[in-house]
Parts: sequence; C-alpha cells; structure tokens
Amino acid sequence: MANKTFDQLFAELQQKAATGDPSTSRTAELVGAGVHTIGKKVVEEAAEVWMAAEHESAERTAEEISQLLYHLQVMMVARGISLSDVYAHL
Ligand SMILES: N=c1c2ncn([C@@H]3O[C@H](COP(=O)(O)OP(=O)(O)OP(=O)(O)O)[C@@H](O)[C@H]3O)c2ncn1[C@@H]1O[C@H](COP(=O)(O)O)[C@@H](O)[C@H]1O
Repeated sequence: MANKTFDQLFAELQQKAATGDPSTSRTAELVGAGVHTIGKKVVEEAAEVWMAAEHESAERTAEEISQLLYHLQVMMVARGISLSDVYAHL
C-alpha cells in the first residue's frame, strides 16, 4: 500500500525545494538550512534505522527507512544530484 514511489517523491521534493515555503515545507526548510544540517539528519536517521532493525518490529524499521530515504533525497536535491546520477553507480 504505497503512498508514492521513490521517483514520485523525488519529483515532489525538487518542486518543494524550488518553490516551497520554508514555513510550511520541511523540504524547503532543510534545503535552505544547507548540507550540514541535512547531513546531520541523514546520520541521525541512519542510526534510527539500525536501532529499529536490532530492537523493534519490521514495521517500525520500515518507517525509519522511509525517513532515511526522504533525507537522502533532500540531500540529493540540495546538491543538485539527479536520480540518474545515483543510478549510474548501482
Ligand atoms: N516523506 C517525508 C518525510 N519523512 C520524514 N520527514 C521529516 O522528517 C521528520 C522525521 O524526523 P524526526 O523524527 O527526527 O523529526 P524531528 O525530530 O521533529 O526533526 P528535527 O526538526 O528535530 O530535526 C518528520 O517530522 C518530517 O519533518 C518527512 N517530511 C516530508 N516527507 C514528504 O515529503 C513531501 C514534501 O513535504 P514538505 O516539504 O514538508 O511539503 C511530502 O510528500 C511529505 O510526505
């Protein structure tokens, strides 16, 4: 029961970064804050994925993974990195 795909979220975040209001869009707020702030969120969410995987349910772990993926996409948008730039390395 997916709300959106990885690619759909990325397109939405690019739009939010370009035209979103930082007072209402978390993405616009984070991109405005810059890669240092986003990087700290990536590390925090990665740690939460690890802890959930070791100590919590698969459902909770999936939720933490979704937050990590979101913050990785925000980092991509902030650095002007496209999906194909990343897929080229897979
Ligand atoms: N998928 C996400 C998403 N996942 C995680 N988050 C953010 O990440 C936070 C989770 O991290 P934490 O639990 O650490 O939150 P927190 O402690 O309140 O964060 P801090 O301010 O303390 O760093 C959530 O509160 C959200 O702010 C997300 N924010 C937005 N999206 C999606 O991104 C799209 C654009 O959202 P906006 O830019 O907000 O319009 C929409 O489709 C949203 O559903």
